[in-house]
Amino acid sequence: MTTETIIVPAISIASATKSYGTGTTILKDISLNIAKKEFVSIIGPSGCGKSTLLKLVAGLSPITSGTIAVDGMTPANAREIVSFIFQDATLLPWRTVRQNIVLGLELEGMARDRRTEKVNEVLHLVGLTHVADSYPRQLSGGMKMRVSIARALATRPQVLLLDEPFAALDEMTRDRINEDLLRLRADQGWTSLFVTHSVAEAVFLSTRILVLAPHPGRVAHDIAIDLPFPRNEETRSTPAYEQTVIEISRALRSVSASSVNAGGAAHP
Ligand SMILES: Nc1ncnc2c1ncn2[C@@H]1O[C@H](COP(=O)(O)OP(=O)(O)OP(=O)(O)O)[C@@H](O)[C@H]1O
Repeated sequence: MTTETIIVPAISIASATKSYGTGTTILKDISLNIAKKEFVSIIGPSGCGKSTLLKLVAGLSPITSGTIAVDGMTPANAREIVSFIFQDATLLPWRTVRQNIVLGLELEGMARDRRTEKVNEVLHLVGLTHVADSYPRQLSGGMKMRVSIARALATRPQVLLLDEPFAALDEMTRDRINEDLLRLRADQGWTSLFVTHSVAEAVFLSTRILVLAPHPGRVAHDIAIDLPFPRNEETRSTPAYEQTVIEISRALRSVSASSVNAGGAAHP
């Protein structure tokens, strides 16, 4: 008798196609497996379907054909193990930082003592203990985004979906939050699917980058990022990092150029 280990990918996408209503095909025949703990960034020209792919995985929009499995479940059944972080921190202005973070745990029905413990833990993780009782209007953009991250992590997700979460932040804040995100990932080990327009950010964070080509959206390049972990501020000035940014930029330019030739909109 042989012993066989079956490894279920964190996210498995097979021949996924998506159209909104009776409109044109946005994503066509996307197939890929994402292993547990991978950090996968999705880049591509504006409108190529990056956010749409994330919404399909989150179960926020139905797939037109093909299948998507999240830890072996349909996206709708996997909601409990998935957290989503959007560009807009989407905090409730009338609730304090602590009350915003606790929201998901309240909905889960977690006991009050346990909730307090969890919230204190994530506040500490993102360095916001000192503003726990402040309101969102009293925080900087970077702090609001940290609250949003804390809220997403409080439920201990296995899969983290991030849709251009740091696009509105200044470069230094963005770099710092990226470093924090990698530290949190090393500690908690979730699987991430991350949409960004920044090649530098994608290279810094990812174990793998998918470059989508547009009209219809499809995976044109699937590139492993072999830079060693831990990555930190110094990583950004290493020749290996700089070279990888050049390679990924070239891959992105190749799909943007073909979209212009095909009459599509290229991202600047
Ligand atoms: N709810 C919707 N109904 C109809 N069409 C939609 C809907 N959401 C997105 N689309 C269309 O699907 C296409 C892909 O949009 P999507 O937001 O996924 O692209 P994207 O690559 O994330 O773009 P960007 O980089 O500009 O954020 C676009 O043409 C968009 O207009």
